[in-house]
Amino acid sequence: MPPHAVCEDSQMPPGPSQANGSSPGVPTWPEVSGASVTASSATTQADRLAFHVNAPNVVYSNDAVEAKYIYRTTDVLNDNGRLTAVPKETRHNFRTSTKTSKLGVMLVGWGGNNGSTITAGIIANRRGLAWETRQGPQAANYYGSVVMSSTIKLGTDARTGQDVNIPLHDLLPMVHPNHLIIGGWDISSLSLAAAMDRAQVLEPTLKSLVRKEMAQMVPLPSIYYPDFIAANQGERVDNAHRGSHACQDHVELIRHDIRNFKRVHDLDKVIVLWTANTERYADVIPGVNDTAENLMRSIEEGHTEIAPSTIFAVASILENAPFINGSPQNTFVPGCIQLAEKHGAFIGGDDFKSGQTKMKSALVDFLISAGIKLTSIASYNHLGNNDGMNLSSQKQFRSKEISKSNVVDDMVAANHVLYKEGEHPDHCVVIKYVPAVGDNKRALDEYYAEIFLGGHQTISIYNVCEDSLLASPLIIDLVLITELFTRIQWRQDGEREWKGFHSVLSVLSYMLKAPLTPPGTPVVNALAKQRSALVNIMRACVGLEPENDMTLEHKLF
Ligand SMILES: NC(=O)c1ccc[n+]([C@@H]2O[C@H](COP(=O)([O-])OP(=O)(O)OC[C@H]3O[C@@H](n4cnc5c(N)ncnc54)[C@H](O)[C@@H]3O)[C@@H](O)[C@H]2O)c1
Ligand SMILES: O=P([O-])([O-])O[C@@H]1[C@@H](O)[C@H](O)[C@@H](O)[C@H](O)[C@@H]1O
Repeated sequence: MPPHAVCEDSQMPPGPSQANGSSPGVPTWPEVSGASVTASSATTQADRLAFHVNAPNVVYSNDAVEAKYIYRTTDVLNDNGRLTAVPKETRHNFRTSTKTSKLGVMLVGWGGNNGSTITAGIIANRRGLAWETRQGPQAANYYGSVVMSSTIKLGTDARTGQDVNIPLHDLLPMVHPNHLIIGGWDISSLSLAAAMDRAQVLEPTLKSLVRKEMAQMVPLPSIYYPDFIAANQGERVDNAHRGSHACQDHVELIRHDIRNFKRVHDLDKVIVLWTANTERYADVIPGVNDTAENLMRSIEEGHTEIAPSTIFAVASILENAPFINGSPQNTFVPGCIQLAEKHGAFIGGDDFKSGQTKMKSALVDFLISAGIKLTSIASYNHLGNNDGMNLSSQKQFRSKEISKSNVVDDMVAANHVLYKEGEHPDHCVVIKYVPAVGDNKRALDEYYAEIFLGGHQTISIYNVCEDSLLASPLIIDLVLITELFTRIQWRQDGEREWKGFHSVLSVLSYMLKAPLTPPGTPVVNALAKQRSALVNIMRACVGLEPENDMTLEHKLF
């Protein structure tokens, strides 16, 4: 495909300003006592730690915790089918800064259902709001966030032997979502208050309590390439930079926005997260987007096959702002991944895992690991929000179909007792746009399996998912975990240089349908394994062994 002319719009916007003097998309968050004070400036090391590890392999300094960790794995030698298992030890050192960042989050698609919902949710929590509902008063909470509302087993009480469980958020110092500064972009110019109304997700009583603050928040103009999202989205576009092809100016505009947001709010870090519409897949074309160099040249030349999400990812990488993709499209073409690796910038994705697929990744793991041969999965859903309208277009649906379909692959491939090489269950994914149900997506699933002696088991699920109320807490988890991993360094015994985790943060997989992993590494979709990996890596950072649930202390006595 020939490159096209450089985009027409070469004007860097003047310093955007609004009547109240604030910059659009840069909210003037009212100072809430303590809310804008970061943990690092107001607390000591001891305040920042929920517990202390008393062990020779763990050392605390005034702003970090260092742990020596023996990573125990098992090598398997295969000699013509004769397997030999060889225990292996790798001695790692982890160093985690305990000073959390003053963190900004810039959402692409801020004016959408998820963006407006998470913004209202953080305001409601930060102000400790409660609002009237038909069932009575409802207080703000962070339910559905694995970081804020789940617990992990720290150990067992030395005296009683009972489990001691703590909030996952306390395993290592993490940013509190109440302290997040949120901004972002949208191709629709609606304020967050109007966007909240358009979304039709939140109770009117809650909306009335946050409306004033939300009305001050206006998304920055964004980048709109019509070919990448459904044509039915065109009617909401009134807030886009000119130019309908990728071009260097668009990258520079986004980079400017990120720097400006960071400066205006005096932030330590900014994380950019895509919660805009699902785009069609971009063709991966040798010479265009297959390497970092080719991608950057294609952007300079205004190539039409570079998606807006990839423009945002490139701009974020160049600003060393982690970029997370909450949608299913292949934002991270090979050249984009290579660019992130080259700059040591973090990326993560793809596609929030919120309802039907989250259930699937747990249920399929249970069935197959129980030795039950799943032979078909029929996943149907209908929804009536704007996401559903965008997905009613075949090219955008195809992106979602891919991310919703691959979630069983690792579990099937791991069981060659049930499945021969290349054998897998029938799996169909259907999504229909039904405006009447709005954001309250209906997910209907049938799981059909072979059991003992030719029997069958049929599991039918009817799952009403309030889509945005399920997905929005995942934005918090993705952002808080990413910020934590920007503070973790590692090195093996004997090495001098401290390094960060690989640019592709596969540790985010628990929140994502189609986990992006470092090139050449396996994808794990089993939900329990994903959570276990995250928790045990965090345990290793404070020198604790993985939680293995053996509880031998209750079996050998
Ligand atoms: N349960 C869920 O809600 C869920 C789960 C998994 C994935 N997702 C994905 O998250 C994304 C957002 O979902 P939603 O329900 O908030 O959708 P939405 O349609 O309500 O919001 C998307 C927003 O993005 C904006 N937008 C589109 N293109 C843009 C661009 N180039 N730059 C800036 N803004 C742009 C739109 O104007 C809209 O305001 C979708 O891709 C969806 O597939 C949602
Ligand atoms: O996460 P999940 O519930 O399996 O998948 C959802 C789909 O069922 C839904 O149709 C789509 O609109 C959401 O974006 C989300 O992807």
